[in-house]
Formats: sequence, structure tokens, C-alpha cells
Amino acid sequence: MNTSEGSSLVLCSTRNCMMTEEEELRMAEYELSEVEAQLLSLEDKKQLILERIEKLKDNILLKKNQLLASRNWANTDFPWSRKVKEILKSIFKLDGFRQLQLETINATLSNEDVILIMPTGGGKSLCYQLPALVKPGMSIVVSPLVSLMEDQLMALKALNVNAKMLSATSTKEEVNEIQNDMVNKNGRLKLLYVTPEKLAKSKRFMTKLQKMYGLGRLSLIAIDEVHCCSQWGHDFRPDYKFLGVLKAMFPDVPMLGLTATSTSKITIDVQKMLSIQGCLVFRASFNRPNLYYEVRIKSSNQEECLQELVNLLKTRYKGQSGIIYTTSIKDCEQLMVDLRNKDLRIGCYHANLDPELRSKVHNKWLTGEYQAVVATIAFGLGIDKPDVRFVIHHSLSKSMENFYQESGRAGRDNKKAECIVLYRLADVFKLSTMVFTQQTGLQNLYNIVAYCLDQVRCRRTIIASYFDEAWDSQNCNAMCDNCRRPREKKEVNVTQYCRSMYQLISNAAGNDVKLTAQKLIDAWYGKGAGNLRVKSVPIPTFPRETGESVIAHLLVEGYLQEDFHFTPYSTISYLKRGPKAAAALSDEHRIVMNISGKAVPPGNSLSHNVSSDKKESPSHGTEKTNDASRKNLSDSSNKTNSSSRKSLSHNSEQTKDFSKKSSSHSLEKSNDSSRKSSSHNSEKATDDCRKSTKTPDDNKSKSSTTSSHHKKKEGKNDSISKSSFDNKIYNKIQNSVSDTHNNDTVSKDESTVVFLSSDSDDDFRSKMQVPQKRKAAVLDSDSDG
Ligand SMILES: Nc1ncnc2c1ncn2[C@H]1C[C@H](O)[C@@H](COP(=O)(O)OP(=O)(O)OP(=O)(O)O)O1
Repeated sequence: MNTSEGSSLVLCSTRNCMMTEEEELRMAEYELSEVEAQLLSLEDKKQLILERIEKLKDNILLKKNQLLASRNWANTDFPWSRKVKEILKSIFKLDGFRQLQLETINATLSNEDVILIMPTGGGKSLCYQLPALVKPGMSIVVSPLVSLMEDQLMALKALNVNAKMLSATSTKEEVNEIQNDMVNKNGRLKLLYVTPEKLAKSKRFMTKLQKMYGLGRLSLIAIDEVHCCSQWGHDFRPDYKFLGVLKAMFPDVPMLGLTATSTSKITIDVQKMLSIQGCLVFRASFNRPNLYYEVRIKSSNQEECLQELVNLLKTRYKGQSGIIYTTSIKDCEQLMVDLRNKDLRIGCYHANLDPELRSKVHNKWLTGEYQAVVATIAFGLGIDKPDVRFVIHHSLSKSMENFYQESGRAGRDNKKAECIVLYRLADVFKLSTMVFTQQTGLQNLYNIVAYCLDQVRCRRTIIASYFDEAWDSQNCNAMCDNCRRPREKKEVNVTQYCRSMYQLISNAAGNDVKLTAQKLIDAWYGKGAGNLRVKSVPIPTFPRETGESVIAHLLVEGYLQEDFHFTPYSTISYLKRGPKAAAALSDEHRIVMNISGKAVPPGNSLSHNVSSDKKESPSHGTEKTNDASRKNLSDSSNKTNSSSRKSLSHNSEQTKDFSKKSSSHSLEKSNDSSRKSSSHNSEKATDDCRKSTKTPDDNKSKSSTTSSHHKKKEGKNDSISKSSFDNKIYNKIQNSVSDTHNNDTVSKDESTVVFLSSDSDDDFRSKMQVPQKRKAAVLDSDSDG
């Protein structure tokens, strides 16, 4: 190789050519880029192959699952069938099996792996407790909560079943005694409850477990709340990952995973996490026919809201037992004090109470000394009082799963019980600021908001479709408010209101202000700071609750979006244009919201629509206000449209001429007199409504609005009956014992618009295991303390 100054000559002996080093460098770089391109393409190929492998694995798992499922597991001629029946009666004192219990027990006793998905209170515990007594040796039950294990042990002790638990708080003596029993051929312990942490962190325990397995004494591994294995679930727990080693360590020990909440995706993920090669998946129906579901609007006035609860507890639920769920510890304590001040026997339960006090409250509730417990979600898992007659959500749950689990504490004895949600938009933001950092936190929350907004569809059907079940509302048997008082479904075009919101948001941004939902509604209703109002945005003639419903609908549907900002003390949710803003501003786009119209006789289908030429806006009010406000609602004003258009372009956010189709939009007249009269009317309506809520016997109309969240599923209908859209006020939602219990028919033409009627306890699970000692000041004077 010769080199000269500035450039080098390279002898390419193989190719018999001379090349400068620069040329060779370029060549090398070119070759490198070729290799990198190939690597990238190989990487893509690898990715595709990996995906194919995952899919094939899923399919193989599903096929194996299906094959296993094809056997008749409900047979009563298995070798153990007689013993199973005998133990059911003699030890568990039960007469028969509930849905899927026998199938699960038989499959487990056949040494098959099973995942059992059964609603809260369905009777999952029996499915591992009974096989544990049929089989020789000991069964291990992995359970996430110490309190849950304690409850189970208490129940088993009452049945004289030999069961114990191991947790981080177990004493040395207890640990020794249990571990000796594990490896004793004549050991008598039948069930051992352990936390996943214990399995993951105690080598000594795992060694004993292996020894026990070697002796042929490990009969079953049951994993409670098995959905915690999956990162897709709402409840992923890192320690559950460790359970993946169990199948390899104890290949011929059957595994039984139990959960009350698992979608198909989570179920497959769980199988993979547990290294189960094909298993039986038993999924019980999520329908709880004995539960009555209802959503009511929660008054913005605290005293009224309290009075509603007091009335419920003193009349409709007099002498009955229940739970009232709140979001925060502060709300929980305050509500207990308020209810006690009204002479009610109420306890309060949250994760920050010391364990002794918690269990005192629990016991007083179990024995009936307390009529109800005001609780955070800490009061949940393991609560097994059969005769809970009501569960009231004083503010909405974080998700449909949470709601299902919490409301599912009611009616475990299969007798009728009621699940009522008190809904208010403001509560949505209390929760959203807590959950928005979770991967699916906001979507989960909006699902339950949509449930609350829906005033037409059978609530049971909404819940079922959430859990991948198809349910016919006919099967509801009028056990939800929407089926009990069926109404026509009507579609209302709310596009112009969405655009009004954009105008208000843009105007505020121009003033360097961000709008919370509260401020946005204030500005819309001509309240609050003057510079946040926009002249061209008409003040709605319908009440504020209706405005709230419209905003909730826009949020759930993605036309608005929450914008979270941190302050040193809290997180604030502002509203901004959502991902669907561009669509909302296009000419052709219509944002449709379902509302409920005229009452239809029970049994009639709700899905048909009423025909009419006009679109109407959602509203409610008293009979008196009907004519005036209806007129206001149905009048369209090009004037208003063009001014709002102007304002939008001025604000230079994605502007489009959306007024071309304004004739189809029922924008209100923006003149002063109409504004005055309508707001006067709606205020009066609200007053009347409040008055009417104090009249339990008043059996007049109720008002309702609903979201068109499920519009696609239900089909589109452009027509609305003006006459059927009377602005009667919702009333006597509260206190209406007879109505909700017995009223299968609705009074004539009750078409109404219903407007429906912090410190989080979110991390209660970790708190439960390492309890923070804190006795609430409000409880000090109480006998609990
Ligand atoms: N076959 C049966 N017949 C009558 N009662 C039963 C039967 N099986 C279970 N039960 C009762 C026992 C309990 O009081 C209640 C709930 O059972 P349990 O096993 O605690 O439910 P679960 O484990 O599915 O609920 P959770 O998800 O809340 O833990 O039902």
C-alpha cells in the first residue's frame, strides 16, 4: 500500500485496482449503510415473525382451551362426585352448586388448569376450598390482601376447616408451625393462604414448598384476583409476575386462577404469564338479576344532596344494610359526620384508619349496629355480607370494573338489592386528576361517565357489553331505571354547542386564561368574569345540569379534552379542544347526543325513534317553562351563527365555515329578551325542581338526558319529535320509594329531560398491608375509638 500527501492510494489486490483511501472510506460507508438497511429490514421481519408467533401461540392456547371445554364438566359420575356432594353438605352446609362451581371443581379435581371468571359474590371461594378438602395434602391459595385472607380464615374456622395464612406479619412461631406442617407426611393443614410477596421473597418458604411437592403433598395452587398478573388489567401487581415460575416448578399440580374481572385479552395474557399451556376458561355471566341499577343527578347543593341520602336511609332503606362509596378519605369522614348529625347509625372506613378501628367498624356493620358504612374503595375485597340491600355511589367509580365490583357487594344472598350512582360532572374532574397518569385511566373513567349519561339504554346491557357479554334488555325485568321507566330515544344535534365551547376556550386563551369545566360553564351561562364571556355565544335556555351533560358528552366523545396542570398542592383539569375538534368544525359533521323522550309503555322497544322534521336541543324545565323555552330551543338564528363563525375565525383556531348548515342546528336567538326570559324560566325550573324533590309523593314527570355514546351501535336517526320533547322537570327522583319499587307504568306524557337526576384512597392496597396509623379526629369521640 502506497501513501502520498493528502490522499492515499490503496491497492485492491483482490479486485486488482488502485483506490484512494477516501474512495475506500466512501465504499465502506456505503457497505455499512447497506448492512444497516438489511438489519432494519431483518428487524422488521423479526418483528413480524414475533407477532406471528404470538398469534399462533394465542390460537394454540385458545384451541386447547376449546378442546378442554368440550368435555362435560358438570357430570356427576366422576370418581370423586359422591365425596364432593357429601362435603358440600356436611362441611359447607350448602344444598347445591351455583353456576360453574361444579364444573370448576370437577376440572380442578381432574388436575386441569382452570381460569374462573365469576362476578363478585358468585361463589369463587368454594371452587378451591372444596377440592382442597377432597384431595389429600395441602392447597396453597395466593391472595393479594391480608384482610381478604383474614375474612376467609374466619369463615373457614366457623366451618371447622383447618386453614392458616402466612404474611409479612406472621410471627416466627406461626411460620415454623406452618412450615413444619407442610413437610410432615401426616400434616393436617388443608389450606394455606399466602401473599404473592411471600412467594416471591421468601426462599425458605419456596424451599419448603418444593419439599412438600416432592412428598406429593401439594394438591392445588389457587390464585385469587389472578387478573393482577396482567399488565393489561387495571390492577397489575408486580409480585404476581413471580407466579410464572410455579408451573415449571410444580408441573403436575393443577392451577386455578380466579377473578371477577377479565377481558379475553387479559385472560390470554394471564395464561401466558402463568406459563399455562392451555387451560379451561370458565366465564360465568356477569348479569346479577337481583340488582337494580339507577343513576341520579347529584345536587350541586351539598345540603340537598345530604338530605337525599338521609331520606333514602330513613325511608326506602329503613332497617336495611348498605354501603355508601365516596372518592376521598376527606369526603368519607365528612359524610359520616353529616349523616350521624341526622341521627343515622353510620360508620366510616378507609385505608388510613388503623386496622383495629377498621375491623371494629366492619364488625358493627356486620352485626347491624351500623346501618351503613361510608367508605372509600378500601372497603371492598373480602366484604362478604350477604344481606347488603343497597350500595350508593356518592360519587362515581373510577371505571366500569370498579363500579361493577363495588356495586356487586350488594345482594350476595340473591335477594333484591339496589345500586345507585349519584352523578355530577364536577366529580369527574376530582377523579380524572387522580387517574390521568394511568395508561387507560381516563378512558376507563369516561366509560363510567357514559354509563351515567345514558338515560335510554338498559343499564344491565351497558354493563354486559362492557364485559364482552351480549345481553337482551328484555331480560332486565325492569331492574334498572331506564327499563323501569322506558322512554323514546331521541337524537339531538349538539354540534353548535360544541362550537360555542371552542369559541369560549379560544376567547379565554386570547386572554391568557385556561378554563376549568366550571369556568367554561360559567362563561357559557353568562356568569363569572366578563372577559371570559363571548357575546356571540348564546346563553343556553336550558338549565345548567343540561349544559353539564352536553359538556360531559363532548368530553367522552373526544370533542373536548382535559388538559392537566400541576400546582404545588394539586392537579387542575382544564378543558381544551379534543382530538375530534377538526371534525366538529367541518360542515358535514353532526355531533349527536341521545336524550330520552316520551315515556313508552313497559315492554316496548326503546330503540325506535320518533319522527319529526326538527332537531331540538336538550333541555329541561317545568311545565310552565315549556312553551317559552321550547320556542327558544327550536329557533334557529343565522345571525347567531354568522357571529359565532366570525368569532371563531377571529380566534384563528381551525376555522371553517360551519354555518352553511345552520338551518339544521337549533341555535338559540341571542337577543336579550329571549335570554332574559329563558334564563328566568330555567332558574325557576330549577327552583321548582328543588322544591319538587322534597315531595316524596309527587309522582309527576322526570326529566332525562342521555349520551349518544353508543350511537353507532344503535343506528342513526335524524328525526326528533318536537311535541314529545316537553320540558318537564325531573322531580321527586329523590324519596320516590313507591315509584322505583313498584312503578312499572309511567304517567301520561312524562317526556322529560332528565338531567341526571383530596386525598384519594387509591393506594389502599399497599396501605392495607403496611397500615398507616391514623385515627381520624372526627372519630375520636366515637365509640369506635
Ligand atoms: N353454592 C352456593 N350456595 C349458596 N351460597 C353460596 C354458594 N357458594 C357460595 N355461596 C355464598 C358464600 C358467600 O356468602 C357468598 C359469596 O361467595 P364468595 O366465594 O365469597 O364469592 P366470591 O369469592 O366470588 O366473591 P369476591 O369476588 O367478592 O371475593 O356466596
